[in-house]
Amino acid sequence: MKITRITDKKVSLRRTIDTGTEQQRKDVQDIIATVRNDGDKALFAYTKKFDQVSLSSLLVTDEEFTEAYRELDKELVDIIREAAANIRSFHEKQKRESWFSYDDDGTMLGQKMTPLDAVGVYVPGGTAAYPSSVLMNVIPAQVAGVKRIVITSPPNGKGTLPAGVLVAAKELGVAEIYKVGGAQAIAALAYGTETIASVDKIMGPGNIYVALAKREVFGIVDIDMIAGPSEIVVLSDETARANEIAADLLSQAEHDKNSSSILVTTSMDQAEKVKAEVEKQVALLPREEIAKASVEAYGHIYVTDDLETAIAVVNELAPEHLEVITENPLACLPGIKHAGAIFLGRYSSEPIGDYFAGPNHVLPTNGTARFSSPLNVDDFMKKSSIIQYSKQSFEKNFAKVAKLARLEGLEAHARAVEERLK
Ligand SMILES: NC(=O)c1ccc[n+]([C@@H]2O[C@H](COP(=O)([O-])OP(=O)(O)OC[C@H]3O[C@@H](n4cnc5c(N)ncnc54)[C@H](O)[C@@H]3O)[C@@H](O)[C@H]2O)c1
Ligand SMILES: N[C@H](CO)Cc1c[nH]c[nH+]1
Ligand SMILES: [Zn+2]
Repeated sequence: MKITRITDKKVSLRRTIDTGTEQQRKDVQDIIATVRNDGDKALFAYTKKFDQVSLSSLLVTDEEFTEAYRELDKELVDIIREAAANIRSFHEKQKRESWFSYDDDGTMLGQKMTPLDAVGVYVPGGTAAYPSSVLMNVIPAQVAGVKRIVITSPPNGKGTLPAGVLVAAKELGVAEIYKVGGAQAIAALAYGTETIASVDKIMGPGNIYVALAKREVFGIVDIDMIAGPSEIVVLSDETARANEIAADLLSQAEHDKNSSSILVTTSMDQAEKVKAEVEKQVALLPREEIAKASVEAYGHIYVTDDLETAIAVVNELAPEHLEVITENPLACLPGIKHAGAIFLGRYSSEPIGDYFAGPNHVLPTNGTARFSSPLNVDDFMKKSSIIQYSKQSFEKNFAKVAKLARLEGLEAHARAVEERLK
């Protein structure tokens, strides 16, 4: 890990987003077109080609759920339940209600909140099939009031899905789970097939084929953010412990070789200790190769003269996750403007948020915390504006409307309001 002493805040963690090759874009367009034409037949064929399994049905069966519960430790099921309760309780506080306002002249204005009818959650295959991401995507949708929630995920070699994913989904009451992945799953969710009815919004991360397919179908359906590799920034002063900082940095480095782990500290002595700790701890991880590559490519330690400069550096980085491990973390909070999730103090290690505390772990990456927010209940709702004018409010205002319409050269608009006078 490189250590740099800095006096200004000119740093960035922006990484180039993989936008795929020409060939990959073409492949994805072909897959989408084939699914639109051939429906389920195409889904079975692509599953055989890309996931090397021949399925007899796309929908997860009751036997598969039963087997998943048999496979998973009972204690883990209880922990999933407790995490789900925490996540639900946090998101319930986010829910916005419709509102209406009334004026003395009889005008009624308002905003009606309506949940989306149907959403699809993509759960990636392989080691990235995180049960925690099932909770984080499904629970806000349920709190919003979405009636139909569908999960799709590529089947493993045994032709089923990981037990943790199935148990997490079942615990939330989601039973419509299809064993299909990649661009073909996204096409099915957007356009529908004989078995899979289309949805209105598609959530969840995936590989380049999934990301490109989501971009392709955007407009036919809505999509969530395109999440980049995980990021963590630790802001510390000399009071923090090097071994704990190193462990937290590595927690995100193990996600992906493109993840980034950055320390911004006021102490050079601590910076050197953290660097040594990272080197020591990384060698003990089962995912050593990934974590090492990530730390080498995107790990960095910045040392500043004071906390004020350190906070300015953090705002410039606008990280997905920020840990504040200083003598008084709460005192730093007013100065922090840009971060997806802010973890305060030594006991708020980042994985607490990934799994359990309640806030969502789907967060803005790549500096987008400057303008976007964690996944939340609003992402599953939409607003309609309500306008009701009375005769009195109409008579007071119609001439102003007609004048504005004629300023824009829109005569029919002006006449529409004037027609009511006849
Ligand atoms: N940002 C996040 O929060 C986050 C979280 C978890 C996972 N991820 C990402 O999810 C991804 C998981 O990748 P994965 O591949 O294991 O699972 P995946 O589910 O994203 O993709 C698997 C599918 O890719 C398709 N595919 C594979 N090769 C193909 C080809 N040559 N042509 C067309 N389609 C092809 C197949 O249909 C297969 O079913 C990783 O890139 C990981 O970084 C991101
Ligand atoms: N830290 C990831 C988001 O950046 C989420 C996650 C899932 N499982 C473990 N972590
Ligand atoms: Zn994580």
